[in-house]
Amino acid sequence: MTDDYGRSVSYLRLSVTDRCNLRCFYCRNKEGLQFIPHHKILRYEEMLRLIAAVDSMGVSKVRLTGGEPFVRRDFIEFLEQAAERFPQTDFRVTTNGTYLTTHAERLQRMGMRYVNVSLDTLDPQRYAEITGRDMFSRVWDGIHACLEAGLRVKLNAVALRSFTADELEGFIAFALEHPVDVRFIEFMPIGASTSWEEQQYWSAEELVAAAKNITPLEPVKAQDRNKGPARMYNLVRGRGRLGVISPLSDHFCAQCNRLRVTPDGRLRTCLFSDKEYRLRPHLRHPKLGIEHLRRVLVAANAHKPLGYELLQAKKDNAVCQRGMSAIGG
Ligand SMILES: Nc1nc2c(ncn2[C@@H]2O[C@H](COP(=O)(O)OP(=O)(O)OP(=O)(O)O)[C@@H](O)[C@H]2O)c(=O)[nH]1
Ligand SMILES: C[S@@+](CC[C@H](N)C(=O)[O-])C[C@H]1O[C@@H](n2cnc3c(N)ncnc32)[C@H](O)[C@@H]1O
Ligand code: SF4
Ligand code: SF4
Repeated sequence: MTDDYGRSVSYLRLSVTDRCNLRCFYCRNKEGLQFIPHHKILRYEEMLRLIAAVDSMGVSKVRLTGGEPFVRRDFIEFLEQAAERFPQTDFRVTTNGTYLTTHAERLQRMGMRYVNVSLDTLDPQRYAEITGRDMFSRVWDGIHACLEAGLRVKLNAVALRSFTADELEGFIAFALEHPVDVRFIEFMPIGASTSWEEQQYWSAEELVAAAKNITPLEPVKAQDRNKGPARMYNLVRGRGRLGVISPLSDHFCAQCNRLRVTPDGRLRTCLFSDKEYRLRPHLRHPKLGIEHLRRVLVAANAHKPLGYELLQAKKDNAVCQRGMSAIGG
């Protein structure tokens, strides 16, 4: 699957739910919570059909995300089924970490190697302020459960000017001691009533400069990035790594290798674009086969935009209307 700019797809981000047990202020739309009704959410068997369709189209990595994927009933069983049915596929999960103490070992047993956990602060009180829930220790225990089970952990923290600077030292200390990747993501203006504001945005460049004042960093060569958006640095004296994801200040659209499917079965060829392609009718239709679905995917992907152009042209505070928790990040 190659688009008009010559970019090919090797990675699918599939969001299994828009529901979540946290209320991170940078993610949820400010105006109330309106969830997608159940009958519009893709069923697990429809997701398996989708994975089967992309399996022979060059997609080797599938990330399950949300909302919070583990709040959807039977999610772990679905993952096990998917891993068994598509043994060549590299399945990953992006989670807020609140269910990992229960599931870490099962994830490891099914062959998953990496788990991405979102955590913006190491301070329990600040955690509660950001997420609206007093669940820091559950996440912390979950991260340790993953490490003990032998899973590789990547921590994702949204870089926020008002407090990320105070957090850097703690995160660096954690990455010095443990074999984890800590990645800071630039705050993106996503969702109709986003809380994005210029004053809260802290660029990757400023963040790396601040981190270099704490510990020496050695850039990881670009070819080791495995086509991912994160720019990584080895911690010279530590076990883990530090990284930045900079969709605003230093975009990676020219190398974009991914497609997204929302919980209601809409294909988004770019995180920033509200142009969506309805896959659910094709997945649900009893007579339309997998070849038909593949043709729909190929045709849609051909017109995949360059997200940074949309960002530059944005007229409102947000680049797109759909909220992050209903896209999957
Ligand atoms: N703008 C933009 N942001 C992205 C893209 N891919 C990931 N991100 C953001 O990066 C953050 C971390 O994403 P993850 O879910 O951990 O996935 P990933 O960065 O692909 O992770 P790896 O596959 O482990 O490298 C999320 O907030 C995403 O929204 C992308 O293609 N474009
Ligand atoms: C939408 S969440 C879904 C998965 C899961 N609930 C979690 O938090 O990891 C995926 C990622 O998007 C990030 N994210 C959400 N809103 C964001 C924003 N406005 N800017 C940058 N990253 C954001 C989160 O920090 C998280 O790492
Ligand atoms: S970032 Fe993840 S955990 Fe936080 S509200 Fe969004 S979906 Fe939920
Ligand atoms: S903004 Fe769009 S095109 Fe650019 S990297 Fe992200 S998803 Fe890909």
